[in-house]
Amino acid sequence: MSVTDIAAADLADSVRIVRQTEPLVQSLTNTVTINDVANVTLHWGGLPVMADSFGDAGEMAELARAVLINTGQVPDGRVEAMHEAGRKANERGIPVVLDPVGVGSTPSRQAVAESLLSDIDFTVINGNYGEISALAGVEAEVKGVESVGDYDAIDRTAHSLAESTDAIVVASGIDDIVADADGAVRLTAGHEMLGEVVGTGCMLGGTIATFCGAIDDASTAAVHGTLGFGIAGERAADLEYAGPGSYRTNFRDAVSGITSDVAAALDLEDRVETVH
Ligand SMILES: Nc1ncnc2c1ncn2[C@@H]1O[C@H](COP(=O)(O)OP(=O)(O)O)[C@@H](O)[C@H]1O
Ligand SMILES: Cc1ncsc1CCOP(=O)(O)O
Ligand SMILES: [Mg+2]
Repeated sequence: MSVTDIAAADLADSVRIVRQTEPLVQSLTNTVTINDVANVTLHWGGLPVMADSFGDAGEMAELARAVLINTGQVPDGRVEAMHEAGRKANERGIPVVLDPVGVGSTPSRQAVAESLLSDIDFTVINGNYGEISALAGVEAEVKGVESVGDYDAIDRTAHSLAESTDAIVVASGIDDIVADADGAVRLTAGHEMLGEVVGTGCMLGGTIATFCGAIDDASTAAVHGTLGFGIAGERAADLEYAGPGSYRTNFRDAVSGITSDVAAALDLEDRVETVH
């Protein structure tokens, strides 16, 4: 993995670049968490647009700085629009992020993801351990959109998917693995309440797409976006909350509260470990 260490000043630089660039981030995503994805994009400093109909999706991809494709729901028209936007993004050389939500659960969803992978060069693929394992072709259990089962070799699995797709792979769970063709790192950040709220994986995809839309080096964008997301999860838990509902609101506030100055003052010791 090209990024093996993170200084607070580096994370602060990334946060500042995202907030100054205000990248237009186009998401083709599910209707369950679409509002969360739009808001988290905005709270990091991006400009969200959820253009997901055929025609409009390709035209928007002419303007966007990054495109996010999330397979949480795969109605016919939206899947065609995903191909259209992804191809346009490739043509323009802008980053495309895939969140293979629910892959490993049904054959139809697996087929959608495989057809997207064969048509589009993805810059980053982010999914939970089960989805990443299913996409990599190793044993996986995904119940709906939930990763179940044990994934002891997730670092190697993420690395092999990174090698076969030439994408950066983010496998999310209690710890997050970020892998590229050279190897993998484990990021230790986050809070158990993130697992109690629907849509945190989708919001992680929105975060990574936003960082990719502003930061030239995709490995840096994926690592810093994923670490920043986990730290926002921790800071959300430092605020008062009564349960998952108010934690979700806190999380949004925590994301918007991570300014470049706040990031520069973080202690990032022991957050990153090379694992493969
Ligand atoms: N128990 C947990 N402890 C710390 N972070 C968590 C926990 N559960 C989820 N997260 C974080 O929430 C985000 C979404 O991960 P995950 O729950 O695996 O995705 P999904 O919602 O797609 O299943 C990631 O940043 C992950 O690190
Ligand atoms: C519940 C659900 N059903 C289809 S998409 C979706 C949201 C999944 O969100 P996440 O992957 O972030 O848990
Ligand atoms: Mg998910």
